[in-house]
Formats: sequence, structure tokens, C-alpha cells
Amino acid sequence: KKHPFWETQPVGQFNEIGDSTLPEGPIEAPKPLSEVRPESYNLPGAYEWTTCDIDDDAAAAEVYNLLSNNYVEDDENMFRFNYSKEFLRWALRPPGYFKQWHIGVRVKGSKKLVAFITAVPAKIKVRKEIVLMAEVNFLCVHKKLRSKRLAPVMIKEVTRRVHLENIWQASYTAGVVLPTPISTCQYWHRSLNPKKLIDVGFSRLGARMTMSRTMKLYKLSEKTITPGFRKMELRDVPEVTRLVCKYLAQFEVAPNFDEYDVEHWILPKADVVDSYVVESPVTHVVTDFCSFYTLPSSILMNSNYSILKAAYSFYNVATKTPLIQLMNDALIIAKKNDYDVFNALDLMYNESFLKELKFGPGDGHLHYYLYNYRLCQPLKPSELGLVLL
Ligand SMILES: COc1cccc(CC(=N)NC(=O)c2cccnc2OC2CCNCC2)c1
Repeated sequence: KKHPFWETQPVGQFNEIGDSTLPEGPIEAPKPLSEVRPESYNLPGAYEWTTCDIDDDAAAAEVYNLLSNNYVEDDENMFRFNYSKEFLRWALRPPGYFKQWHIGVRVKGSKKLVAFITAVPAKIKVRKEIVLMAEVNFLCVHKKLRSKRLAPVMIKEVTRRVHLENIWQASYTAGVVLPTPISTCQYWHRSLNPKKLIDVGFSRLGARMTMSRTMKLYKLSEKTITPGFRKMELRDVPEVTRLVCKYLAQFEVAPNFDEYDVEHWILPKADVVDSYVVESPVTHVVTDFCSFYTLPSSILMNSNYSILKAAYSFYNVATKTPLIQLMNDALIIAKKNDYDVFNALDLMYNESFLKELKFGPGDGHLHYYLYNYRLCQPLKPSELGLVLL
């Protein structure tokens, strides 16, 4: 049995695919809170639950170290995500967050943090409905404790704590196929520092290509070209909120941001998230914006470099500037700030700029999932407007 845990969960099952008699929407009805299990699930004897206070520097350092040494690696185990402490504080404390959804597992004796899972609340529009959901992320079990079946009990525990807040749906992504993706995105990479990317094995020199020809191919101008292109500021929040809400409303699954969400998720934070607006020089109206988040990766086996500095396309809305031009300015900014690569998924309108801006396809896919919500058929990436961290 390939998915003994997921076959017990309210998620679309593989044997239901194409069954059009099943209704779209929640799979299980909400329960009265009095019927939600009041106590935590049982861990194997040697382990205990803990709540990780990400505001506390020592606790944040424990989480950082666990993820930095044990979190997701690429398929060839050459790179591992290296989320910074500041990034984790940003990712885990959006408006309305719950500290008790930042869940750790410790060894009873040594108190060593050996596993982690989180959820944050989010208003997500699914088709025409706005559904309050938990975005589940950062599921990590120490390499030495794999296949002890810790992940299922951690997923049940975070689900229980989410239920206690009367939230019954969740969204999550994975690089592996589980029952059952609502969409499958391809990831793409735009080289900014091709020499380093080839040196560390992230990219390969193209056939009949020299290194100098490759560096020339990816060269970007020093200056952005869009008039009125500048860093986003607090005063832009109302206009950016209007732009991003109108834009995201067209997708089948997308966040329903309010101004507090935009202030948290899109206002620039050093080394965490960058965002730029286009303020029309004449009318001073904000007509476009672009944003990317900073997620370095540890380079696992290389004598010259230890960190790959990567930018990840976040939310981009172009209403006056051509999207290609807006994104090319984002690449110019990223290159100027010493990023090695700019990553993007083929969701939203991204497909329209990937090839022209010299992105190359990555060697993997990112699958999107909903918990306790059935879609009758999967979404095309262009129907998806949700970027998870
Ligand atoms: C380059 O270093 C890596 C270190 C670990 C894994 C991967 C490959 C990979 N799995 N990439 C993605 O999942 C990915 C590729 C493009 C854009 N977003 C992505 O994932 C985001 C969103 C999901 N959570 C991780 C970050 C690459």
C-alpha cells in the first residue's frame, strides 16, 4: 500500500479521479469543537511535543539549525534549502497567526529538537468561495529519524490544533506525488551568475557553448528600464492591495489578501522579501508591481562555494507595463543584489515570460494540495494564483 496514511485522510483519493458523481467542495463537514480531540496525539515514547517560540532567538536558532541540516534537498542531493531565521519569523507570523501551530518534537532526555511542522492561517478563494485555511509548511524530520512514521502523527497533530481554531481546510505543496494534486507546476530557473551555477553543478554548460558565450547570453543591463520603477513603501499598501486583489481574483485558487496581509507579505523586508512598484511619472498612480522572496540553498559538496543565493518569484501584477519588461527589471534588481539564480513556477501568467527571459526548465515539479476540499478536476498552472514559501 503506497499511501497508508493519506488513504485515511479527507483528501481526493487516486481511485476517485474522474468520478464526476463526487461533489466539489469540503469532503468532511466541520465538527463541534467539543468533538475535537482535546489532547495531543501520542508520539513514540522517547519523544515529546513542544511549541517553538519563533520570537525567542534561541528557539528560532534551533528551528533554523534543524531545517538547515535536515530539510528539503534537490533530487540529486546537491542543494538543501537554507531558510534564514528572519525569513522563518516572516513566514510564520502573518496576521492572525497562532503560536501553538509552530510545532516541534523533542527527544525527552536531551531536549534536542528533532522534528518540526507549522501552519499559518490564510483566506484562500477556491473557485467562488473564500475559505479560511491553514497553510501547512516546513514539515521536517531529522535525517536520523526517517521512516519512524513520525510525519503522519505530526500531520495529525497540526490538523488537530487547526481544528481547535474551527478551521477545516488546508493547503500545502510537495515535490512528491501524494493523493491527490489539485495542480502540478513546473519550476524554471533564470541564471544570473552562470559561472557559479555551472561550477556548483546547478547548471551545465550548453552544447557548443563556451563559458564566456554563456556569461554573455545571461548578461543583464545595470539599470532597470521602466520609468517610475522603485522599491515599494508603506504608503503603497492600499494601491498594491487593490492591484493584487483584482489580479488574483481571476484564478481558481488564490489568496484573498487584505491590506494587513499585503503589508505583511509584500512590503520589503531585508534579505526576506523584495517588492518594487511602478509609479506612473505623470499620474503618480501605482500601475504595476513585482516581488520575489529570498531563499538561499546550502551547496552540499563544493570546494569554492557554500551558499546559492536564490530569488523566488512571488506575486507580480502588470497592468500598464508589459509583464516581460517588469520581470526583466526584477531580474536586473536581483542580479544587482548578487543573487545567483531567479526561480519561478509556471503558475499565474508566468508562462508568458519564462522562455523570452531565458528561464530554463528545472528538473522537478511542485505539486499543490488541498486538505478536506475536493476539486473535480485538477487546475492548469495558469489557473493557480497561490505561491507558498
Ligand atoms: C536549489 O536548491 C534546492 C534545494 C532544495 C530543493 C530544490 C528543488 C525544489 N524542490 N525546488 C522547489 O520546490 C521550488 C522551485 C521553484 C520555486 N519554488 C520552489 O519551492 C518553493 C515553494 C515550496 N516550498 C519550497 C520553496 C532546490
